[in-house]
Amino acid sequence: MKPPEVDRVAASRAAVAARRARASVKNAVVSGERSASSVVTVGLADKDTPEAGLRVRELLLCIPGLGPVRGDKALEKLAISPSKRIGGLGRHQQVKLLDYLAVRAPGTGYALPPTEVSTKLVVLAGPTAVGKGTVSTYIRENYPDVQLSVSATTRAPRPGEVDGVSYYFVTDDEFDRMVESGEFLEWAVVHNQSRYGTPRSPVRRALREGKSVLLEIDIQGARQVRASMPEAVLVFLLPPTWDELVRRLIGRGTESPEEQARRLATAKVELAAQDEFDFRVVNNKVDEAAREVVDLMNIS
Ligand SMILES: Nc1ncnc2c1ncn2[C@@H]1O[C@H](COP(=O)(O)OP(=O)(O)OP(=O)(O)O)[C@@H](O)[C@H]1O
Ligand SMILES: Nc1nc2c(ncn2[C@@H]2O[C@H](COP(=O)(O)O)[C@@H](O)[C@H]2O)c(=O)[nH]1
Repeated sequence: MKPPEVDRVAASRAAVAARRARASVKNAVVSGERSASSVVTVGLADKDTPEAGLRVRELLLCIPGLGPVRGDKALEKLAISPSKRIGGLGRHQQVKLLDYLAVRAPGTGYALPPTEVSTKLVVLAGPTAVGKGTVSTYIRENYPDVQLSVSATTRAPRPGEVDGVSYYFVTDDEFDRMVESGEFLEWAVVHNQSRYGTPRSPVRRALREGKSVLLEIDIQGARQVRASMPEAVLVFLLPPTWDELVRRLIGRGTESPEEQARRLATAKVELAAQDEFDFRVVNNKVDEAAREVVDLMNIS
């Protein structure tokens, strides 16, 4: 009999293959003048193009595999009226629609390669001190094909953290401005303390270029990404044991005892949410955990 670890990895791979197959069917490229590609390439924001007069519903129905029922559901989810025309979309509606098209409409200016949609965007979440940052850094250093998203945060830098690499360290006012102008793909108050957010445009740009993108964010953020980009793969990083998690948090030595207690309280809530995720990876050894995460992407 195979050891359970091997079975788990095999099951993960089978599930990814199934997701990929579903995505590639959904995104099969069609030809013809009403294909999604003929409609969207000009850019949704440009009100002077002929496409501006097209209804969003008509645009969605051009996407292969998206019939009227699913198209209307998508519109409901995007909070866009079926009668709305592309040229009449507000900024937030445009942004949401572009995110949607980025994963659903291959061959457009916003598209991903048709067969690699489902595993291009991977979200890595998990409780405090489980090693998300360590595993992500290992991936950045050893798998250059994976683009790591750099978050913005209102928390102060820790010793050794570099602005623009670890995070973009911003003031509360700057964070407010970014929220207001819709610059975040997702954002959240984490550990009831500071705000953290994923800048939207680098993620979208990388996906458009066909790159794999890794977001290392908290569970609230993971839920938001799932809601707006359902093709994203959500991975939950687990500690070998609770005691080891506590050891790692204390051993890191970057938080006060009060902050450690706050983070451990959040960790209990977060661990209870692990079933919402597509995959669970135990961080015993950093290189092995990193490999397991990268294996979920379509790269070597
Ligand atoms: N596989 C591992 N084995 C032993 N120690 C580890 C392992 N992975 C990470 N660590 C250590 O655990 C501590 C916490 O790791 P890290 O800062 O990466 O966690 P994190 O999940 O990003 O935490 P947070 O959510 O609080 O930012 C660090 O001191 C790190 O060196
Ligand atoms: N929702 C988001 N959560 C994020 C983002 N960037 C990081 N995080 C999470 O915050 C906590 C705390 O991080 P720390 O660096 O202060 O220890 C951790 O769980 C990160 O994953 C983000 O952009 N959005």
